[in-house]
Amino acid sequence: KAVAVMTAMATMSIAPGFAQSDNPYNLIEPGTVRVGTLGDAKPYAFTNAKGQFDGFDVEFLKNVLGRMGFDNDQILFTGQDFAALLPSVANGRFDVAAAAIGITDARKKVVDFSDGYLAGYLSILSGDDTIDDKASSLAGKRLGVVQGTLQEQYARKHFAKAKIVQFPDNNTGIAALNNGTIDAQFLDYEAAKDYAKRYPSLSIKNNIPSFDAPAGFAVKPGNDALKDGLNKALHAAMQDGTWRDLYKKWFPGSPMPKQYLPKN
Ligand SMILES: NC(=O)CC[C@H](NC[C@@]1(O)OC[C@@H](O)[C@@H](O)[C@@H]1O)C(=O)O
Repeated sequence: KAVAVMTAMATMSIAPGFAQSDNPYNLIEPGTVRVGTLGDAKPYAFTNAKGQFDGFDVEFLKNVLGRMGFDNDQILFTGQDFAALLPSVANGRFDVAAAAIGITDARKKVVDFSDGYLAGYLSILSGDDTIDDKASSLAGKRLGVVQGTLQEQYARKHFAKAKIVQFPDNNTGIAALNNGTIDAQFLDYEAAKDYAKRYPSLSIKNNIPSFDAPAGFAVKPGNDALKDGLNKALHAAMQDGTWRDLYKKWFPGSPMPKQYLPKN
């Protein structure tokens, strides 16, 4: 009996990076990929009319995981507040997080990231005509940010004269904007564009490039098997034009970053 316990202990103590045969990507539950994402960041990641998660990041990840041998019914999406996503990956609640999460050194202290797969802009959305693309126009204004985002970090550094208001998610920020509780919301460009379409009184006032922090898939620190598997598959999806086709589908008319197109 003692030997059996010892053997079990030995098996349990396998380092996270060491892939076991029945669970090559060290998933929390072999055969199921648990993914943390967002429900209100359309068109990156959102819940559609049928209550399913959809969007560029969701569809791209499903394509990437398909190349790694997972059917869609093996992939389980859960929505969480943005600030909870990386801790949830680090705590082993999700295998992956995918929601336009910019890769930064600070975040790399909490999770590992795949290579980048989307580079774009941070945008100020407002119905206030006195707000324009100058930081000075935000002085004294109430500027909404989603807690834990690059927008929050940027605003605290570059819009110090604004009154920064934290929200748990885009929905609550946009609701506050529409009922006049705040003067502007600071979010991702494609989401700002989508909200501006839905609420014609709002328009984009400023687009700040965030190319130095492209979005990546977040994985548990040390799970190199999963990170390497994601990287191999996402580069294949870029090389065969899948990434380009999904970008055109979800971001029609937006400038196409060159670095994710097929390399001849
Ligand atoms: N879903 C969210 O609310 C994420 C907000 C924010 N996204 C920034 C970003 O990753 O969005 C996709 C691309 O535009 C990246 O260049 C950008 O850094 C962040 O990572 O903090």
